[in-house]
Amino acid sequence: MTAPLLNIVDLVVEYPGKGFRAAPFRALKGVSLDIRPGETMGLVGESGSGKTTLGRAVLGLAPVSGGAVTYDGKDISHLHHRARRRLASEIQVVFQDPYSSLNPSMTIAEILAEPLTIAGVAPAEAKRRVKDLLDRVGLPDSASDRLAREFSGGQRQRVAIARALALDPRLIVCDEPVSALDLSTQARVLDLFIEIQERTGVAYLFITHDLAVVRHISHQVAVMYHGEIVETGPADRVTTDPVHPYTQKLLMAAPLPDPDRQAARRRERAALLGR
Ligand SMILES: Nc1ncnc2c1ncn2[C@@H]1O[C@H](COP(=O)(O)OP(=O)(O)OP(=O)(O)O)[C@@H](O)[C@H]1O
Repeated sequence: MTAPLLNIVDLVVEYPGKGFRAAPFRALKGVSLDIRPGETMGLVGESGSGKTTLGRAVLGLAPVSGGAVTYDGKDISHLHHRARRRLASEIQVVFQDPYSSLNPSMTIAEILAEPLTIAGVAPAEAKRRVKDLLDRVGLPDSASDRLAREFSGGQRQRVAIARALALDPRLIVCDEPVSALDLSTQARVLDLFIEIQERTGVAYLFITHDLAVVRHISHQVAVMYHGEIVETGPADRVTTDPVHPYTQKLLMAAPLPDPDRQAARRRERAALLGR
């Protein structure tokens, strides 16, 4: 079996308690997870279960107080600023809100060139790569000179994906990247994620509260509940035949488009409630 690209073992994250002498709040309580190269790990769970905290820990943005995050065989849980910056070409992020994650008054070319310039890419080469990046996410060349604020949510998310791809990362943390988009735009952006993965072999840690999304995009799924992972496994199995009662509850609450399945679900739910 291929060695994991990302290996998380017994990870503990604690946020400082609020108020004088308040106990710290343990948001991750010993989380373990592997992501292999080219694989999508869907991370689901209700609001507040710790999904974003786990993504932030991978990016070095959460206060890790126990366990380890290992990337490509190296422990990255306590890197200094410079080493973390070097890692930016390997691990990237796409956030939920394409409105606040892009500077509205920068042109698309400036937004996409920024990570390349910081990485020391010469201006002419950066220009060529910006053109290529736009092409990879299905935006026209003419987008280059326009401002981010002139674009729709779906188009902005394409720009955010292009920016994440600029340095050819091997892992992208995607934190609810389609939640702010309408349904048809969601489907197109999800397909773009899949197509990019097929072409580049990038791996995703794909955070979402939406089981339909996770089913569409993931190879593996991990289910979080109160700072712990309660179930992991292949996406097909976890989303059709879950073992843990919490995953079963999540699935029952998720709307499925197929009317037969919805009717079956209503019967199951009624049986569970003893009606
Ligand atoms: N900076 C912080 N300081 C203190 N507590 C925090 C901080 N960030 C998150 N938390 C708490 O940690 C817990 C996990 O939050 P997190 O954002 O990781 O959950 P989530 O599953 O991503 O939720 P959502 O789906 O709503 O984004 C929550 O109880 C939250 O209030």
